[in-house]
Amino acid sequence: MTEDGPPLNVAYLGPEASFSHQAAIEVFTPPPPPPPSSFQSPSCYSSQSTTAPPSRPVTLHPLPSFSAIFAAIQDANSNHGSAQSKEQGQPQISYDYAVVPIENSTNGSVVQVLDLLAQCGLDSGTTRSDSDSDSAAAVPVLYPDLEVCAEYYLPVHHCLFVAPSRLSVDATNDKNKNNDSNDSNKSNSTTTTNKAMQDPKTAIRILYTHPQVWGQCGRFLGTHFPPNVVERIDMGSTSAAAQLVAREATSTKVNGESGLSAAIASQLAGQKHNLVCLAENIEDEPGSNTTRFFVMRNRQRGQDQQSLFEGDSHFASGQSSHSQTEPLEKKKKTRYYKSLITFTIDHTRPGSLADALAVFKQYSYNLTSIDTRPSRKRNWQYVFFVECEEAFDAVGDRRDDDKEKKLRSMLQDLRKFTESLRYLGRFEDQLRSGVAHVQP
Ligand SMILES: O=C(O)C(=O)C[C@]1(C(=O)O)C=C[C@@H](O)C=C1
Repeated sequence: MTEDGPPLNVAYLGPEASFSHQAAIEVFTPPPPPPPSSFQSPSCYSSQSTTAPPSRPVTLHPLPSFSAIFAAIQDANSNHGSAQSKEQGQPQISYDYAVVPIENSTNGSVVQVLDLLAQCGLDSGTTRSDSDSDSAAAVPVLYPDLEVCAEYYLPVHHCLFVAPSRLSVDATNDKNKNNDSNDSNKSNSTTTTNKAMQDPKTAIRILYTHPQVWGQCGRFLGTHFPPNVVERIDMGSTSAAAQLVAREATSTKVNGESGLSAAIASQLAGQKHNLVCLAENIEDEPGSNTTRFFVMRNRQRGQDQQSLFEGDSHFASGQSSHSQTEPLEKKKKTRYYKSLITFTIDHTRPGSLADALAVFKQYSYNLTSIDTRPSRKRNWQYVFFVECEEAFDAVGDRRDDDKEKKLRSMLQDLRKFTESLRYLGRFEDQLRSGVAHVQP
């Protein structure tokens, strides 16, 4: 604890050095002061804690899965930590925020996170106590208190890594094989060994990474690692893949055969596990591959969190803390906001989706994205995720309570055309406000 209050606890998909970790660091860590003369950049991975924004220190916590993260934030309001951590006798952490990936510019939605978002929030117009009487079409509410409070754009670059010791082990194995083999095999094996030593990529037989990444690196993988030769194994995160490859360094065989296993992960994950980088920037769109993250929190949680319409001091309303924008300049800038809403509709009634979307138009809310996932309640029924921009008021500072009234009345009208409706949060539009790394 400091005199500024207890540390903020922030959850992300671990282990350390995942892209989610990088996003969490950038959202919750203030930019370093400008270098006086000889500047040394601080190591992100020296400890779990990061330097805090002036008001509160921040502790970042790696969790094993997206569902563990959602459960941890939902549990935050109990003030006693998660039921699971209690059972396992682990320290009981009360989480303030979580940082989760939602979509990638190349590969699209992170569907596991969308499916969890479909289980967040209360039906608009219902109270917590009657949330059990959820509409037949709605996805069950597992995380009623979760909301989205910020977004963040992180440029994502992937590297191909192997363990350094594996390189020498495989070279030695191949050499031994050559010595043992008869003359006709010998020339063949020698060619393979030479090739593997010249280009170790050719010796790779297993690739590990997070499932999102296969689609982000499709071209590189298609060229070098045909699926009939190289097995692709999904991992919980890219950093878990790097960790596994580093651990496998002690084994001499991959699936009983001599061959390398490799991970696709971030430069930082490779550094953390002392891996050898065989190729960098292997994503299909190296100049623009970007993942958008949501910052989530528990809307019931204490007085330390402010109302939806006041922004959030802990991360300056989601402003990229690494933006080089001058603070004074930033103050003068117009801030744009988006809302995230999920709903289901009566699929049997012609025009029901068009009617629902017309409400956004009527209130001048511009739709910026629409996504769908199976409702898991009835086959071929979908839950819609709609993000919309608040109408920009040219007069300038329209009061927050006016904006809130307008939003409430829009939601009321939308209810008439939907079977279930949940409001999942309001947050600053990083692209329109001009604070994201990547411009539209
Ligand atoms: O595996 C990681 O490093 C993550 O943080 C997850 C994740 C994702 O799910 O999209 C985050 C960013 C990249 O797009 C790849 C993977």
